[in-house]
Amino acid sequence: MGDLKEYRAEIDRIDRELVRLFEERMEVSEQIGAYKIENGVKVFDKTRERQKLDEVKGLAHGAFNQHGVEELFSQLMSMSRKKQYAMLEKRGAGGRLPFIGVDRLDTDHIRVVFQGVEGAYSQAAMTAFFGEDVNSFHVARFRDAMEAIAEGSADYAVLPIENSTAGIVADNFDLLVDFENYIVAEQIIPVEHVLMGIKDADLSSVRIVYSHPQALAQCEGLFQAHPDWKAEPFGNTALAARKVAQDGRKDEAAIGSAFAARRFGLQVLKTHISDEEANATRFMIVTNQRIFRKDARKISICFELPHSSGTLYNILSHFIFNNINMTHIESRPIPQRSWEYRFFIDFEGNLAEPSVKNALRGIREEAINMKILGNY
Ligand SMILES: C=C(O[C@@H]1C=C(C(=O)O)C=C[C@H]1O)C(=O)O
Repeated sequence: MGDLKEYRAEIDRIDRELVRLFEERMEVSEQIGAYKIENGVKVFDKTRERQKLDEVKGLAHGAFNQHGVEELFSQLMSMSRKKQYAMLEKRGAGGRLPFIGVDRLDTDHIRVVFQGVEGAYSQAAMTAFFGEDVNSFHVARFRDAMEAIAEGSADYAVLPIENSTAGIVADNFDLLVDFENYIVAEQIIPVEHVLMGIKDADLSSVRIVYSHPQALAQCEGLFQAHPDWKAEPFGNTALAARKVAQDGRKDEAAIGSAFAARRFGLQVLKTHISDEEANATRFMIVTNQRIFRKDARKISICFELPHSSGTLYNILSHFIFNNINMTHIESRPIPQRSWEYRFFIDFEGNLAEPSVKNALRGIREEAINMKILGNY
């Protein structure tokens, strides 16, 4: 056995050599970067990298070292690509992003579409964002709302994207891929159930309570406290509220939002009726223009990746390298392509920032079908 100090001195010597070689390699990579800018050659050369990895692996001895060398060189090459992307941005050769920065969203003379019925949480989100007097209409399906903006019958659509307890609204993620529509803002609405009835009703007159099955399930405690009440499942909370308003009976009540109660002229009989703490739903405001507010702080993108080792890791390295904070990641299967996934990522930043442009450039080149869904 030798001496630990001596071993470490040996390691230090080798590392100094490695750093020297790394820097030498990066210098050549910079020259290649300059050549690529001059000649309009793409930064990422997959074939060359694959050959390189096979070659260096072949130089190493034993499975462990071969694997190690492969990982090491993947990182080295990724670093040299990042250097080249940074050079591109710096020389203004990074290309323009097809998004235009605006000071504020145009909300004059607009028409807004929301999915669902009168009194729905989507409508509550819409009025919270655009104001009570907004000119609006509603459609039955999320897809109809996307189509309405795509074809221009509406300027903006309001669609739920995520609930704090139930998770994402997967259909709307997929629709962002199908349509050339972009997120320009978001609005968070607390989902707080109330019990509502007609003007003359009170807690002692109620016998039957209508609501969406999920809402009924969320208020079990209420029914335990009132064993003589019957819970009656209904299409959704807004329709239940409307039914109670239309029937005009004291023995009927509905569970839904305070917004729906207001909308249908009902009286709130009891608040805070959910068993759990109130949750919230995040809605996106979508339009057919590629615009972003200059003060926007969050970006959503999506891209596809083959289901093979290290692909996601490599893409995410662009965030780490550019010091970008990722706030959400979601994966969805790609229809008709078994075991391939589309990833949806939210991160902090603005499309005008160099670090963001740099990361997006890398991801665009290295992932499949990268799409910027919006900056808001
Ligand atoms: C340096 C180059 O750019 C990239 C980085 C590579 C590397 O570091 O070896 C190889 C291929 C390219 O993806 C090059 O094209 O040779």
